[in-house]
Amino acid sequence: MRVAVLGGGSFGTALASIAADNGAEVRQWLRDPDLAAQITREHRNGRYLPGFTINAAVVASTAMAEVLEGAELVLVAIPSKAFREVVRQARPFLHEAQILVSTTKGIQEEGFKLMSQILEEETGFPHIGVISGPNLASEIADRQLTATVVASDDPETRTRVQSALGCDYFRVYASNDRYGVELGGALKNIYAIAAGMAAALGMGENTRSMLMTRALAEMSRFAVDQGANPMTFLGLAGVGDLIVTCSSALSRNYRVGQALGEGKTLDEAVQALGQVAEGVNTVRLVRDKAHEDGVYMPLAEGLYQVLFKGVPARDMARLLMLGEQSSDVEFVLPRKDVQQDRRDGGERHG
Ligand SMILES: NC(=O)C1=CN([C@@H]2O[C@H](COP(=O)(O)OP(=O)(O)OC[C@H]3O[C@@H](n4cnc5c(N)ncnc54)[C@H](O)[C@@H]3O)[C@@H](O)[C@H]2O)C=CC1
Ligand SMILES: O=C(CO)COP(=O)(O)O
Repeated sequence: MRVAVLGGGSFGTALASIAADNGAEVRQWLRDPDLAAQITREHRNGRYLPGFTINAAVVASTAMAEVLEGAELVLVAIPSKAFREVVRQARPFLHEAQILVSTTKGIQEEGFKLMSQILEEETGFPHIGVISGPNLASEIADRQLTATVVASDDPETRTRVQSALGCDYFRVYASNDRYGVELGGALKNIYAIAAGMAAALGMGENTRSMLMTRALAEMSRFAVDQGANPMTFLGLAGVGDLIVTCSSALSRNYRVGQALGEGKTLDEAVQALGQVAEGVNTVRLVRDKAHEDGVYMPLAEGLYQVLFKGVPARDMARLLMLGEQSSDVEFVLPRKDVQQDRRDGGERHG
């Protein structure tokens, strides 16, 4: 199979290398000619994936037409801010038989659009999907055992991606909840920032567990309100990705949180990172959308106040702990006798 990867960052490079390990003929598009030459000739990406060897069969180029020529699968690994612009650049060289897959975990501000919706809008083509899951790029480049989810309404997209990328260190699960899988990947970035911040403030393991568990409840609540399948959030693209990004300083979002917890400003934290941390923008968009749609999201609201309104993180944590208890319901299940009554077709009560 011929695979094209758009994007020369850490994830694009890791995906290109997997596809090549799997026997595909891989071309990678990026803007920087020096980096393209380094990938093709030295089999490394010193800017975004330093220290890792990329499969020698990956050919990188700045020429979009060359990269897309004959590609059966196109993986788009471009940060959300530039995603539409790059898809527009690629559009003249795309055709409807191709499988087009977004790997980007972010949201477009205008219209609260996810990246696969942009692929759909810009091309109108039928084979569109997303990849999302606990997929730290450097661990994939190190060929650590990893799993992901390919999600699409289109069965051909799911099976072609599984065969292009599935190998002895990368397992690809299929889902038809494209919206839920894609939204899960974007939402968990918010909580990774909060987890990095909590760690830098010296908060303990109980705190991290509370944060992650309540984050899962909050992101599922929001996603279900937007039309996602709640079961998706119990899978790799939901709780799986939440666990890895809230636990690892390999996550850029987590590192932004750490820097904020250490007292840096948001600008300083983002500058120091030098790569994309989608969660910074996502927290603002999700917080506004939750307000608009009346979804209760205390953690996203709290993080928004810290990032954009100058509320100190420790004060916000206290405020969250002292919030009105009656709104904090974990599960209130119907009593057994009531459930039995319902099964028997009896009168509803309780
Ligand atoms: N790095 C990771 O571990 C993972 C990243 N992702 C997602 O992958 C997406 C892509 O990110 P990474 O590769 O990680 O980012 P990165 O920060 O490592 O690299 C971004 C790449 O996009 C390029 N780029 C930025 N603006 C561009 C433009 N206007 N035109 C062309 N190229 C442009 C940069 O030059 C760079 O090559 C992100 O949305 C992220 O959420 C998903 C899973 C894992
Ligand atoms: O999505 C990721 C891992 O699954 C990568 O997270 P960061 O973008 O925070 O590095």
